[in-house]
Formats: sequence, structure tokens, C-alpha cells
Amino acid sequence: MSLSAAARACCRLLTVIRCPPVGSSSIMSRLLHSDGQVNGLKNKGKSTICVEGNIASGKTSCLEYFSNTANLEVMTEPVAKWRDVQGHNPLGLMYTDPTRWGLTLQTYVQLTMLDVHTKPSLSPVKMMERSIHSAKYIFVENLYKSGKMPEVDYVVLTEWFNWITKNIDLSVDLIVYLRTSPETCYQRLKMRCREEESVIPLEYLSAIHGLYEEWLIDRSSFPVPAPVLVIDADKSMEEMIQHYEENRGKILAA
Ligand SMILES: Nc1ncnc2c1ncn2[C@@H]1O[C@H](COP(=O)(O)OP(=O)(O)O)[C@@H](O)[C@H]1O
Ligand SMILES: Cc1cn([C@H]2C[C@H](O)[C@@H](COP(=O)(O)O)O2)c(=O)[nH]c1=O
Repeated sequence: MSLSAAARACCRLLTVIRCPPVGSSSIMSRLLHSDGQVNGLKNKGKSTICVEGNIASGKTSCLEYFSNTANLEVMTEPVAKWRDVQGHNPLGLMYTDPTRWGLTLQTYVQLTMLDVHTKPSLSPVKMMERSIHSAKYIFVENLYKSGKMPEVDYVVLTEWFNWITKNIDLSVDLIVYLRTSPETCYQRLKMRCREEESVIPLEYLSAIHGLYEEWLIDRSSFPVPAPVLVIDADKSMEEMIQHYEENRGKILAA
């Protein structure tokens, strides 16, 4: 299929699934030239940093800290959308019954992450929380590997992911990996008290941790799309701020 035909097919599909909260039509208008070609979309001379890490590792806090930085725009993970899409809560449904709702959540995560990746930044540096890559390589992978996602759902998500990453420029310039122990995340998750996550056991965080380590440290699972800056994030907030200041130059030079 030619690119323009694929883009038109994608457009038709997005029209069919009608998803106004993330403005699928606005994503498509960003992705399409007037001639119907899929656009590369790389913001010339701009860079993208993705802050990665386990659930409750401190990613949002990191973005909050950097949000006061000149020439840098932060884009937090669209969790609010995953908890409320036209009155439905796919995140909550997934935790209640992952086999039934995993595909539903991950399809929406993939769409909303695509939205964030392609949103033009007003500043030279865009700092995102996670990425379309970790959604696939960590969370979809975990559902599948733990036997909670049927193979057909995994294959369909993989085909979508492969099409998106082949045809749209989602390049990342630096990954900042907030490396924590699962135990630290478990404590922080309990402290944060997000209702849907009350069912998460330590074993779930250990599985997510293992997948992050294979991806970003061992580099044995999936392609790593950018250089990785590893920050030990098992530290107090004060120590984290010190780490961020020590690494500010490296981060902003991405
Ligand atoms: N270094 C830290 N030490 C102690 N608590 C932290 C630290 N970083 C974040 N927190 C707290 O842990 C919880 C999860 O942090 P958050 O930034 O939301 O993580 P994430 O975005 O990775 O899920 C929040 O309640 C936050 O205030
Ligand atoms: C990307 C992604 C996330 N989730 C879940 C995991 C957590 O419950 C929230 C994100 O919260 P965090 O504190 O920012 O880590 O969403 C998921 O189930 N699938 C995904 O692809």
C-alpha cells in the first residue's frame, strides 16, 4: 500500500472509532500534507527528551521540577484521558480485568502517546513523560508475557505500532531513565493513592522493572531509540533535585 493510501485508510479508521477527546482529526491534520502524504513531522532544530521509569518512580515530579526551565516545554503523560474517555475508565477496567480490557487501554494509550509525540512544541526542548515506545515495549509486552493478553490482541497492537513507527517520525533525542527498585515504587504508589492502582501488587512493579532493565540497561529486548541517561531515583526529593542539577547540562544539550 502506498503511504498516501495508508494515510487515507488510517484517516477512515480514526473517523470510524470517533475519538474526539484527543482530537484524532487534529492528529491527522498534523500528520497529513495537503497532498495526503504522511508528514515526517520532525520539528527542525528541536529536541525531544523522554523521562522513563516504573510506575510511581518520580517521573511527574521530575517534569514538574523542570517545568520552570526556560526554553523547555513539559508534556506529562495523558493519564487523565486513560481514566476518563467520554465517561469510560479504560485504566480502571484494565486493572479489573486485564484480559478483557488490556487491548482497549493499550490502543488508547498508543493513540494518546502519538498525539503527544506529534504535538508541536513552542520551545526548543520538549520533555515528555514516557513514550509510545515504552507503552509498547513495557506495558503491552508485560500483558502478553504474563498471559493476560491474547495473542491476536498483541499482534494487532504490534501491527499498529510498526506502521506508526515506520511511517511517522517520532524520534527521541535522549531518554532519562529514573531507575528505582520496585520496593521504592510500591511505597510511593501507596502514598500517591491513585484509586485504580490500589490492586497493584509488588510483583507487578517487579515485572515492569524487569522489562525496563532489559530494554534500557541490558539492551536485550527491543531497540533503544536514543542515548540513555540513567539516574538513580531511589533517593529523597532533595537528593533528586541535586541529581537533576548535576545533569541539567546533559539533559538540556540533548
Ligand atoms: N524522590 C522522591 N522521594 C519521595 N517521594 C517521591 C519522590 N519522587 C516522587 N515522590 C512521590 O511519589 C509519588 C509518585 O511520584 P510521581 O512523580 O507521581 O511518579 P510517576 O509520575 O513516575 O508515577 C508521589 O506521591 C510523589 O510525591
Ligand atoms: C504507559 C502505560 C501506563 N499504564 C498505566 C500504569 C500506571 O497505572 C499508569 C501510569 O502511571 P505512572 O504513574 O505515570 O507510571 O498507567 C498502562 O497500563 N499502560 C501503558 O502503556
